[in-house]
Amino acid sequence: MEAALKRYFGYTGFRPYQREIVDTILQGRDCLVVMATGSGKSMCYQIPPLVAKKTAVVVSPLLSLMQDQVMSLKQHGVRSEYLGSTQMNSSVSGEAEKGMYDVLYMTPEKAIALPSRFWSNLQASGICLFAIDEAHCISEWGHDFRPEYKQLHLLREHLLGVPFVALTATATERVRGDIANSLNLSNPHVAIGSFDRPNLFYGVKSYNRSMSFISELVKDVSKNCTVGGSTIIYCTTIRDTEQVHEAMITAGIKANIYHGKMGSKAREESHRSFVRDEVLVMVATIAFGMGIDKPDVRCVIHYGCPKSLESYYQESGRCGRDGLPSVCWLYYQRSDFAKADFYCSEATNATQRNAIMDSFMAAQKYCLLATCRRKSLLQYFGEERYTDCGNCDNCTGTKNERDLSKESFLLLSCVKSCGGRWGLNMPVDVLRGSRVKKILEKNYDKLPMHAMGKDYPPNWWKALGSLLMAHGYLKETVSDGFRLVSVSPKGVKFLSDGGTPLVLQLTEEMIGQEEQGSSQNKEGGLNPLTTAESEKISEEELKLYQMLLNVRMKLAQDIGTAPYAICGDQTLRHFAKIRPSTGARLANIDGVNQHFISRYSGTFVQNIAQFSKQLNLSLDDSAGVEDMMSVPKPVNNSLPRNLGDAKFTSWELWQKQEYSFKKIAHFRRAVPIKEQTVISYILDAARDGCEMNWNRFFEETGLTPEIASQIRLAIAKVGSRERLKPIKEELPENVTYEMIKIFFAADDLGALEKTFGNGPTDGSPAQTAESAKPCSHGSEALEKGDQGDPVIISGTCDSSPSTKRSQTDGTPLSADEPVMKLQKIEEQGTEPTTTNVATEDAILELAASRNGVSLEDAVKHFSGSKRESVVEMLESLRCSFAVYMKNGCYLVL
Ligand SMILES: Nc1ncnc2c1ncn2[C@@H]1O[C@H](COP(=O)(O)OP(=O)(O)OP(=O)(O)O)[C@@H](O)[C@H]1O
Repeated sequence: MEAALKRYFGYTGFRPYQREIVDTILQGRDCLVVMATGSGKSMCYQIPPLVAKKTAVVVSPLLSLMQDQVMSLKQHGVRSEYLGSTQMNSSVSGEAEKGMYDVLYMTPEKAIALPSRFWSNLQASGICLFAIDEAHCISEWGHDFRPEYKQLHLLREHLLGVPFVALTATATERVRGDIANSLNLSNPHVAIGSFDRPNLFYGVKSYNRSMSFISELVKDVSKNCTVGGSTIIYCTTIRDTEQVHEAMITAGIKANIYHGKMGSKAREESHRSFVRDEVLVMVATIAFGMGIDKPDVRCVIHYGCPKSLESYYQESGRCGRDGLPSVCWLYYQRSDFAKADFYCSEATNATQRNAIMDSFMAAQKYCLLATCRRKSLLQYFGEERYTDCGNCDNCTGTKNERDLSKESFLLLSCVKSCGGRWGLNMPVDVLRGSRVKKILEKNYDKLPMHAMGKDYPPNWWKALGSLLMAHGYLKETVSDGFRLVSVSPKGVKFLSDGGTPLVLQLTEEMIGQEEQGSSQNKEGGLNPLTTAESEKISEEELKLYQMLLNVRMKLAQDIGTAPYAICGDQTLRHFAKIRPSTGARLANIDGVNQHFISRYSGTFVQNIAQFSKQLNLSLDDSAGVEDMMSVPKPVNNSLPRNLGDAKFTSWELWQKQEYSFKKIAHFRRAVPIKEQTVISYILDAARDGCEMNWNRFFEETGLTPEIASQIRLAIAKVGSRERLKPIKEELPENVTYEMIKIFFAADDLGALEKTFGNGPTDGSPAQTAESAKPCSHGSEALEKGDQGDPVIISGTCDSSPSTKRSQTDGTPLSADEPVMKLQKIEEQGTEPTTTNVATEDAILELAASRNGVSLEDAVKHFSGSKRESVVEMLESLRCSFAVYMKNGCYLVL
């Protein structure tokens, strides 16, 4: 599987869930995959056909989406086509039947209309899966219901034994149920990933509708364009779309427009040229939504508050699908909030009306939020996050706290005096001293607080109202589609306490209002996190990157494809940073696949050499790789207490993303850190109060209740925890120093008792050495015991906790287990010495038998050959894509 991933897509590791899903599909089991946009769902159905050598049929709702995917797959050397009304090549269907394609896309209409003969022929040729992409279209509760999707289950009778795989980026439990029922999924493997998109920066600004604001927007967007990033600007009306588009064009920015009133040809052309980077800006209504498969959109701007948080998540999710740092800005103005009635007009009954209103109110709340935006977004989708993200405007902005007790007292008492029968407008008008008819009729002009709030503009008061709502002093309810604001019990208590200080963080809108103007002129513009900054790429390297973007663009134009289909932005950035001098070195960069090497490596190597010379940059610079592979750094991170970035990230990857220690050790690192270090980082996070799945932690570290019990007894025997060595000596061989250290940490945190209870860890008789399970990770993690005793060093590339075991018991390894070496054994000279002579075949054999081999091991093994010739052969094997390099080891493709 890994070999297919590298060969066709150039990647050296699966993302979370991908591997298990591919595995499950290959076993023939149905799957339901709910994973965030850009998390790599497509790979789940693209890899099985390449492994099983059978066709994958993929149902997709949009022709443009299918065309983009086919174009991209072809550039990776994957045989792919689509069937749908715009397919002009009449031979595709016949070829598909004969199993000539790895991945065959089709619309749901086409899938249903195809004759049973087509399916039986394809079955005979070999079909490994039937995937339903954007599966939420099946459900009437989903936001893109497509009736044809509901008939797809009919195909089950033609496709006996073929696993059905439903994939979607958004699905509530109800929608998930609909999908499983409608497709008759049988005992499906359900994979639900996190909704978090860590590479996205979220920001919100209020604005005043004016030409001066639009020209600010134009300026910001043009900055983004100069660094080669694509931008989508979503407008809520066609009129806004036209106005913003016109402003872009007038400013000389190449921008396209896309909305529902355009003809289908014009829309297709607009989409096509955006995908191919002929224009970098798309100004669109939400009609330009599902089906945008462009991975390198760097900025998504919402010009106006979206109609729901669900649609905001979907639309902003089009940003940064390639995992590079990207930004999502939402611009709103107060008058947007009055559009609720417009959205509600679609409703046919009161329940629907309230549901629409609820969704819209959630979007409004998101606009007005003064706390971590990611946290609130994830919470909305039912995912709890315990720490602030450090990568949204509220986390990175300077804190602007003030005692607002006086103003809050005024507003709360006004809301109370107005009887809680209004929205926020009425009490704010009263505070501002309005004498409109309704106020006079209700005698609100007689209230003591009437006209007492003239110091602040109305929107400031409304913003304060939202803030008080967010902090629970006011509550908002919907009744018959009307929003009513009233004082909550917490607010009542505040009023009765009278005069207690209330320090709150002012929202960006309040500050803007106080400054008597809109806040869009603030420093930072759209892009507080430019890719260059976050990746520590030098100015020269950035220039080189831009030159390489042009090379890619030219190649794409020559062959009529989209630049991203040739290779991703991330890969080009690696080229600019590492500047490989040979095809072999280029081949090793993440994202470079075999097809790329055979077609384009010469062009890139040549251009890199030439441009680097012009820019005075040296070639083959591996020193900077570490820098650029580090996790996108949020500015001004507000991490829990004293936890540093690396520790926090390790914890988050482990706890939230469920990465293994090994994967975290390699995560975005050219030189991996030790798994032992990862474990210690995670334990530090636990000490710092971060939530922990201790069951999983103990399972992965191999610390069973029995082993914990043995350690406890050993400590009791020794009588102190001061020194590790005497404790270790009391224990069976397979209980490692690392386990003892983990035991200490977990015990101090009370996790052992919580997880294992008072059972075996609590003084029950020690288990025999045989009954204690071997530690899974300790053998590699600890190179030296605490007391300086040499322990075990892994000599192979596969350091996966699950595949390792201590060798000290002398049990022979089975043939398919990775070979392990003991330092002690090496010292005693038991490692067989050979006088083998290297040949390419022999190297391949060695690498295959050991699940990968390092240069040093290869040189040692082929002691009959000179080091240079082993190096040369390895490089040549790499260049011809027979091997690839991962974590310092050569692996056979
Ligand atoms: N294992 C991987 N390693 C590195 N990059 C990957 C991996 N898997 C997928 N990607 C990249 O991530 C990006 C998004 O992947 P993909 O298009 O499959 O996402 P998706 O979940 O289907 O998104 P959407 O919901 O928008 O369709 C692509 O550029 C893809 O090449």
